[in-house]
Parts: sequence; structure tokens; C-alpha cells
Amino acid sequence: MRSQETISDVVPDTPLPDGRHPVLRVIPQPSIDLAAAERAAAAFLHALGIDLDSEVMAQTPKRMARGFAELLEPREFTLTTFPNTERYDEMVAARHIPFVSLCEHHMFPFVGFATVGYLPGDRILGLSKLARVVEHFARRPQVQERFTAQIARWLDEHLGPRGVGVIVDAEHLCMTIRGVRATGARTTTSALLGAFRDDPRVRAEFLDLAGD
Ligand SMILES: Nc1nc2c(ncn2[C@@H]2O[C@H](COP(=O)(O)OP(=O)(O)OP(=O)(O)O)[C@@H](O)[C@H]2O)c(=O)[nH]1
Ligand SMILES: [Zn+2]
Repeated sequence: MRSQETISDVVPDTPLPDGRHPVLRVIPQPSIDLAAAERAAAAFLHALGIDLDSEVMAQTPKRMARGFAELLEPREFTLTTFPNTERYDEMVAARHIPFVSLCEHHMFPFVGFATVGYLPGDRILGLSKLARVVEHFARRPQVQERFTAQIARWLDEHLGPRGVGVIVDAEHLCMTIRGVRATGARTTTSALLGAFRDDPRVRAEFLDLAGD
């Protein structure tokens, strides 16, 4: 059974007055058994009537196992925050952050872009970390709604901003290439916390920015 829990570890440092940490190491604990996945992929393909006897296809179960493992294996990263010495109090947003996740209903990819913004409080964040957090929550079986909310909640908890917003726009292959075959259909979800939810000006600025 694969653990979906995030293991957060604190690099030795001095905690901030609010108890948060300036350097937080995030160590995921996936439990992937590649050999078992490869055997299962071979059985799955056989069951679908696919002949694995050719030189190319003999390696296909191994490639399938590795490919899914890659999509399900979050990378370790460090959430680094810095003091907001300039008292920068306008929105910081990273747009068009690409991601690939797997829908938990079909294990088909859903692929798209996230826009993640926050209003700094006492700390600002290394910019790459917005994309790191998106990747972290993408690499597990997901539904888009939970994915969107998890990114927002996690940043709110660990950064302590005045507000955070996440908008995700994605294509679900389970909906576009099979089933209803709604070619080109995209799904948009949002999670708005703090000032992004409560302050109409901030909300409008963020939604406007994400719509570009
Ligand atoms: N809310 C939500 N639904 C999703 C997401 N990804 C896939 N789904 C939906 O999950 C549903 C699963 O429905 P089921 O009726 O159990 O599966 P199905 O028979 O394959 O459904 P069809 O796709 O309509 O053929 C489908 O409607 C998918 O479109 C997601 O991220 N969020
Ligand atoms: Zn699906």
C-alpha cells in the first residue's frame, strides 16, 4: 500500500516567532515496488490480449511500471522562506505552472496549468517553491478539486501569507479521449483563502491575472 503522506522534516534552524520554520524539508515516502508493478503490467497486457513476444514489446511492462512510478513519485524539496524586509505587500503569483497528474477514477493523466498566488505577510517564498508544491500534490492519484485545495491549504499553513489563491485549468484524458470523448474540454477549479476569498479587489486581481 502506497503512503500518500508527506513527511516534513525541519533542517536545524531557529523557529520563527509564529512557530513556522524558514527551511522545511519535504520528504515524500512513496512505496513503489517496481518489480511487482512490472509483473502486474505484463499480466494486465496479457489480459487485454496483447502479445508481448516481440523484441520491442518484451520491455513494455518494464517501461509501463517505470512510467507510472515517475508520475507517482514526488521529488524531495525544501520550502525556503525569507524575511519580507521590503514589506512587499502586493500579490506574488506564478502563472502557467505545468503539471501532470493521474485521475484517481481511471488512472488516466490529467494535464494542465496552475496559477498560484499569495499576499506576503512576514515572509516571502523562493519563487520556484510555488511550482514545487504544485508538483508535489500532482504526483499521486488525484481529483482536480482536492489537488487545487491541497496546494492552497499547504501554502497557507507553511508560509502564513495574508491570503493564497490557486487556479487549475486541465484536460482530463479520461473525459477527452475515451468515455464521453469531449475533445478539447477543459476543467477549471479554484481555491481562495484569506484575502483572496474576503477582499473583492484581491479576488478580482487574481482571477483576472489567471485568466490571461
Ligand atoms: N469531480 C471530478 N471528477 C473527475 C475527475 N477526474 C475524473 N472525474 C470523473 O469521475 C467520474 C467517474 O465516473 P464513473 O461513472 O464511475 O466512471 P465511468 O463509467 O468511466 O464514467 P465516464 O467517464 O462518464 O464514462 C467521471 O465522470 C469522470 O469524468 C476530477 O478530477 N474531479
Ligand atoms: Zn478519470
